[in-house]
Amino acid sequence: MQLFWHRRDLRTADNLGLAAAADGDEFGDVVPVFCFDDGVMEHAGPPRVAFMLDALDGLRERYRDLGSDLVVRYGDPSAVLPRLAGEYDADRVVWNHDYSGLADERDRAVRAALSDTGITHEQFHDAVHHEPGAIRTNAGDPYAVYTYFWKKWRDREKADPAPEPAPGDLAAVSGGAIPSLSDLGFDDPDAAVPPAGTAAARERLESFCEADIHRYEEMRDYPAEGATSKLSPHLKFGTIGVREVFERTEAARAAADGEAERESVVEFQGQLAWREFYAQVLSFNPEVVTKNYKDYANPIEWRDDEAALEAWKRGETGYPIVDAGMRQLRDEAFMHNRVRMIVASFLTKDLLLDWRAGYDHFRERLVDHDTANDNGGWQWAASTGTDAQPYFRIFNPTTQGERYDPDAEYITEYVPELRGVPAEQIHAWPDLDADERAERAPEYPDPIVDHSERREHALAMFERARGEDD
Ligand SMILES: Cc1cc2nc3c(=O)[nH]c(=O)nc-3n(C[C@H](O)[C@H](O)[C@H](O)COP(=O)(O)OP(=O)(O)OC[C@H]3O[C@@H](n4cnc5c(N)ncnc54)[C@H](O)[C@@H]3O)c2cc1C
Repeated sequence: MQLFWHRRDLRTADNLGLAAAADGDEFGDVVPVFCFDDGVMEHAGPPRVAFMLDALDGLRERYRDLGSDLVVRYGDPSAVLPRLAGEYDADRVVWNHDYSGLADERDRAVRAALSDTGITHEQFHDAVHHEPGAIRTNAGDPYAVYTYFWKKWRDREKADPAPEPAPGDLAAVSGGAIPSLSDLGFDDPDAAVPPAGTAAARERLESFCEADIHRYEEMRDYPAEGATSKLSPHLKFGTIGVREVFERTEAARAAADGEAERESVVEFQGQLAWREFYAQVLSFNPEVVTKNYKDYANPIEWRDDEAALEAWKRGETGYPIVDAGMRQLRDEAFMHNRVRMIVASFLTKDLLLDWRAGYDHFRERLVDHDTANDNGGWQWAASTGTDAQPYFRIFNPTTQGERYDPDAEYITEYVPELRGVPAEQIHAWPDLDADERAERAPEYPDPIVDHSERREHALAMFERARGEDD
């Protein structure tokens, strides 16, 4: 017998580690396992846990269809897995790599515990096409600039999806119950969490490739268009495999009508490469979870302003596009990418607050929170990351709103107080005089800061950090 330990690969199809275990006849049938690890659950927020439990439910159903089951356990995997291996008389434990520092530490402990009891173990690179370190500069270093990484990523051959195990490769076990949110000590999320599981992921992928992938490049920055895939929570929890996603996008590329549509598919594939770029940044620099990637000569003098942070979290800054994004996060545990960039810039460059406060809030609220991508996104916006926005490029929330939500459709979807106010007035909200604001939308807040003034403060703050203030 052998154990297959699921982590962020909650599927049976296109799962490299699982397929390899199923193929390893000399070790016998595979027992599928999931372990609720306190060390990981401590960092989780309710929307993510709700999505994960739904995904586990789908995974267990699939195993039951295949004549097996998902064995569920609780506790430290370095104690649980050797014990389970003993219970099932398993000689080998197989799992797929994860790339954060925390995951690395945990895996090291599990490997040591298994080796101590004489149990073989094997790990596979499943969550990405090209594992961290596979794509390097000509000098042999990991990339810190996306564009060059992307060129090599794009030109590398991609593997085909791995086959689902046959029923005969899986052990006929009976698994435990999947706990509820409250069993795990979490409240129900405030937000509506999307359906998880491989069937839901495939439906998302299919409808995106049918309806939106060919207009993705043109429309991806417009939040009201809904032209992105919304695959992020599925990619985070691995309810669909990256090879299956890529293969479907290649079919969409082959079916494209003209060069612009083909390019649009490639633009989407470029986002999949961003995900792998950030996975390698985190893998080689695990300290970025709490530290700036980029060194400044002096510490950045972030402000301490609890009231501003709370107004940002509630979506009550008086900057309509920022507030719409923060309320989308509250209501849907998701936020459109362009708007994530805008709210992150606002927190760091207008409110002058530390990116780590924003990251913590996103980690708690996002259904797709992924350490590598979330950290990469925040450090990009804060001008502290790899390939980051230069410190002097500061988003103007008013012009961002005008450009990417010209009719204020996205804004009024999430900020009902502004419905009925003409789009130009919505975008000009921070510049209207107070009487006009009170007349047009008495319930909606006044701007909590003056963007032009804060822009100057931000520039001075970064110049001091760079040691250029005299
Ligand atoms: C401040 C900030 C925080 C972010 N936090 C997260 C996070 O916690 N989890 C997360 O998955 N993404 C995060 N992103 C990246 C991006 O916003 C989301 O991946 C995207 O909005 C998810 O929507 P989608 O699936 O419709 O994306 P699509 O546009 O359809 O992209 C397809 C997939 O590519 C990947 N991707 C897209 N953009 C990026 C990017 N910039 N960086 C890395 N991968 C990307 C995602 O896996 C995504 O599902 C963050 C970005 C910023 C600016």
